[in-house]
Amino acid sequence: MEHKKIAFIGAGNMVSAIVAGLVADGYPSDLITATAPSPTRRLPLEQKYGIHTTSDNLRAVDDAQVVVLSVKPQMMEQVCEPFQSMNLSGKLVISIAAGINCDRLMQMLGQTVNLVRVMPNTPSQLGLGMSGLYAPQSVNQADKDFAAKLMESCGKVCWVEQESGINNVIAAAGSAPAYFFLFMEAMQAEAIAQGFDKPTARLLVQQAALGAASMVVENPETELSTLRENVTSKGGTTAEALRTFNQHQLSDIVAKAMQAAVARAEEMEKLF
Ligand SMILES: NC(=O)C1=CN([C@@H]2O[C@H](COP(=O)(O)OP(=O)(O)OC[C@H]3O[C@@H](n4cnc5c(N)ncnc54)[C@H](OP(=O)(O)O)[C@@H]3O)[C@@H](O)[C@H]2O)C=CC1
Ligand SMILES: O=C(O)[C@@H]1CCC=N1
Repeated sequence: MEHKKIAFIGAGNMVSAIVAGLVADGYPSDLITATAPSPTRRLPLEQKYGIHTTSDNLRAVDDAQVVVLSVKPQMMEQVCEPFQSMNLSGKLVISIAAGINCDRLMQMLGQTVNLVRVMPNTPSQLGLGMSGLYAPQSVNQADKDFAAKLMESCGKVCWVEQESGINNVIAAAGSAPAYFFLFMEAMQAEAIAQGFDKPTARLLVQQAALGAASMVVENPETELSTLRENVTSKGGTTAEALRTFNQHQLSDIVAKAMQAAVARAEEMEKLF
């Protein structure tokens, strides 16, 4: 992979995760700059990963070959406004923002740019990320390849044919770590209620979750339903737990939550 100079505009949770994954995968930290107004966000990135940081967005963008727009959607317009006076035509622009589509981003930038949308998630920090990518027809293959290789440095990637697919990636992967954290929080709380101390409750839950996810990854030819059935001894404890989940329509709850994520992304596209 050709290593290019990258400027992350915004140095928050998602950028910290991506930078951690990139540097761990050997991306030269000297080629990475992240910007943020406050030193409290910037300094840990310098200290932990050896990257450059600055509060000067214009300078960072000017110096970079690749610009990753990484601020919150509600900040994007005001952050992009100063870039309208720059010529971004020779750069690759990546946006990781939810709820802001390519047309709107180019309007905010005041120019047509080589733009790839990337929808990552925070396990990128460990090289276990899942990113969905979308690029308009006009983007050349070299830029698409670089964007994919960049995100493959911190996890797996998939392309979506239609830009609307990015919203479905958000529902299935971008926001998904929080779904699993919520489920594990509930399990941990009940394990504590059943008598375990918090560290033991957390160990039980996290190891069971890690084990289950790893079994899914290690058995790609096996249906998820089969993996579930292999745990469910006839008339046993698991069957009773699953019966309770189904009695309370767990699958419907999951579907409604994922649909709500898509609906919010679509709503944001009208807001920002
Ligand atoms: N968190 C996640 O799991 C995911 C997030 N995303 C997307 O990533 C983007 C960032 O989200 P997230 O990391 O969670 O948000 P955070 O709030 O953690 O980070 C936002 C960053 O933007 C910085 N910022 C604010 N104003 C400016 C400015 N004028 N110039 C430069 N930087 C600025 C903030 O700095 P300061 O704190 O100093 O104000 C902060 O470092 C969003 O668009 C989100 O949709 C996409 C997928 C997953
Ligand atoms: O919650 C959000 O809007 C961002 C995008 C996907 C995950 N976090």
